[in-house]
Amino acid sequence: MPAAALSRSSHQLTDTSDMLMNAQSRPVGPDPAPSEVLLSARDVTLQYKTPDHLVTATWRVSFDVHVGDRFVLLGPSGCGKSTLLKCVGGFLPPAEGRVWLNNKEITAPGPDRMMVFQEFDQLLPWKTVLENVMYPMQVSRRFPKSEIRSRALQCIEKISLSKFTDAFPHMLSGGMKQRVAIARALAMEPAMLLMDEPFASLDALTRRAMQLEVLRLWDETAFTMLFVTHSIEEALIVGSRILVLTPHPGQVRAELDASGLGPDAVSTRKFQDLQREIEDMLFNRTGDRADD
Ligand SMILES: Nc1ncnc2c1ncn2[C@@H]1O[C@H](COP(=O)(O)OP(=O)(O)OP(=O)(O)O)[C@@H](O)[C@H]1O
Repeated sequence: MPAAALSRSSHQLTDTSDMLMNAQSRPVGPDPAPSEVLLSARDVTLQYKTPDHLVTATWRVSFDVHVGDRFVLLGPSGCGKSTLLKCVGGFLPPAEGRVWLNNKEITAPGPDRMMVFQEFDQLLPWKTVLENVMYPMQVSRRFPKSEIRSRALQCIEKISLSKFTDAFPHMLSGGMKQRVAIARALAMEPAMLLMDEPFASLDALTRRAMQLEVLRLWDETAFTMLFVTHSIEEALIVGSRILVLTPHPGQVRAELDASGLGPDAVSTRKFQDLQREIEDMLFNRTGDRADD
């Protein structure tokens, strides 16, 4: 059946249930042993200059991301998570401090850092799924021309959308669009995948399916990911390391090891203890708890 003939609602049903089945049949493997530093941020203060104000988004933030990390930036709304991602993406220079990728200071955007956004409209609407995935490879000339199509098709297969290769973005559900955006980014084989609340606009079931999908893809391809969220549960499911930021302007509150958790650990003691520890940090709760 041509992709165009499928209704939007049937896409969505296939989308989520297929993803859940896929993800369940491929459990997340163990996190790799600590390896070399890929990204270093040191004392990074980020500011926006508006005609009336100087907005300080982050204040002297430092962290290291290692190769293969699923590194999460977690914090309340307005603490500067997206701004930090923009800085790593090379779109906003630090007012103070420096950021290095592979020992080279970041001064501009580059194909070694691909970004996936929250919005569903990040795909080019006049291009098909295949054309969207091919596009950055064509523009960047990162790969030989002869390889681009087969690389794109491989990535589309990885996200289980081979049936939708010739579909246009308006024919896809929100979850499917996000999967195409992820495939498009991964096709570039970036040193780091930057994800800015990529699942925040999805319904709860699709959001969980997408979290599992990302873990499955990571398990298969072992990319390095910098992932922004303000959901504590999402951070613990998706992340191997979590940087907790304070409210505006964001400063480092703590860095936590969340390796080996994943979706199956949601009801475990370790998961719930970490969840509570982060809630206490974010809501500034101190002292004895009635249930302790
Ligand atoms: N283009 C801009 N011009 C001026 N101020 C900005 C701009 N973008 C963001 N800010 C401000 O910088 C601060 C950090 O914003 P940022 O979007 O990075 O936070 P965030 O943690 O990602 O929030 P959220 O979770 O709500 O997306 C906020 O105070 C915000 O109002």
